[in-house]
Amino acid sequence: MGRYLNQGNESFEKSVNSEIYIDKTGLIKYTNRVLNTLQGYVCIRRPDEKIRKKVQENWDSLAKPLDGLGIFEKIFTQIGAVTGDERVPLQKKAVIVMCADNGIVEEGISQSGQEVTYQVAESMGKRKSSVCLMAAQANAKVIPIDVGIAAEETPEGVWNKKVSRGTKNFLKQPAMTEEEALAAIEAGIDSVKKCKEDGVTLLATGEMGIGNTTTSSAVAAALLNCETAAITGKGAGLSDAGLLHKIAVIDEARKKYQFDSKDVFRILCSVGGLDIAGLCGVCIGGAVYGVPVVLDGVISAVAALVAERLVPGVKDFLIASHKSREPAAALILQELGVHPVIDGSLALGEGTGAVLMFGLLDTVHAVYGNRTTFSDIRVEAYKRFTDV
Ligand SMILES: O=C(O)c1ccc[n+]([C@@H]2O[C@H](COP(=O)([O-])O)[C@@H](O)[C@H]2O)c1
Ligand SMILES: Cc1cc2nc[nH]c2cc1C
Repeated sequence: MGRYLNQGNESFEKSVNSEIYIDKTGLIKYTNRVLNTLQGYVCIRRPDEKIRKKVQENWDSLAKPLDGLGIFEKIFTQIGAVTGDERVPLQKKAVIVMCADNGIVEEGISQSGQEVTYQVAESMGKRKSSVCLMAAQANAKVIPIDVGIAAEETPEGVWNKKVSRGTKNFLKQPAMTEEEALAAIEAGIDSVKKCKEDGVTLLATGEMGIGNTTTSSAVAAALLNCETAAITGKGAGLSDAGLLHKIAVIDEARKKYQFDSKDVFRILCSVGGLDIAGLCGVCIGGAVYGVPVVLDGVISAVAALVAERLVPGVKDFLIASHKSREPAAALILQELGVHPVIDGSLALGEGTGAVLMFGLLDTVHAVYGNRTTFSDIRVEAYKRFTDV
């Protein structure tokens, strides 16, 4: 990123996509062409390093080997730092599921037709889809949002934030206009605001949209500037021949648009989807409102990368749940520097992997919150050696 300059009382940093202001209270304010249109600027409070350290000290006082709970200990320090709460608040959880259709489906890149998006969203509205059944076990709320289902109606039980009835076929024209993408990002930020007001302390991302593994691969390939074939998978179940066709469609689009990997917003508008844009907004919203966001699969990972490229620093608020079977996911998570905990070859979407992670985090919290310390069992505490 760029350099810091002093502008009156504020330090000032410029990067490719953003202008970043850090005010005296430690708030980071972002403004750029995209976010200006949204709300002038986006403020992000930096993670509290004192609380990060305190949470680690709390772990180290518990009767167990140092770092015994591995990556979970790190995730707890992260949640403490970004919420500013050393108790690591996990008590109220919700998964925001962005539902939208993709015009590119008419090129035959998925096994299903786009009517399936509505049908699964309808089942979600009745709290019967896979993520709803898992969320009921994990004591989490499901918030399905219609950000662009290709139907006049929004299914009952689904929040209506429809920007359009699906995107355009990106081989013929850009999937979305700038205004549409911005409206979807705003819907995502707004949904986090509502969750925050409702007392939600931990969020997850989910989505439903036939064809969205094609849009995800197209955005990922352009942002990471890598071979389409290396990061494209079979989505919800393509044949080998179907996969080759999907790769060819994405390659044709890349040839048509000639992307510069730095032109993040153009990439999103041209070959992305309303669900990806909405989830990008959820990631940005998590950072703005100080609510950590657990990412689900490949579509969520792409949205997170778009968010981080538009608003550097968002990644501090993100937690990876699993390494999707779609090959793009692992590469994106690596690029973001977030480590997936579950390697279970999941490829369901809807937020299911993230909700699995909710359960794991709650189980680990039983150890953190109940605090059986070294002194409780009359054992001398382990020391941390820097040379180990
Ligand atoms: O989360 C993932 O990594 C994931 C991987 C493969 C498929 N999906 C789900 O399957 C649907 C997209 O698959 P497709 O083949 O139509 O692109 C969409 O509704 C996603 O929720 C999700
Ligand atoms: C039934 C069905 C459910 C899904 N959930 C997420 N993607 C999906 C795709 C299909 C086809």
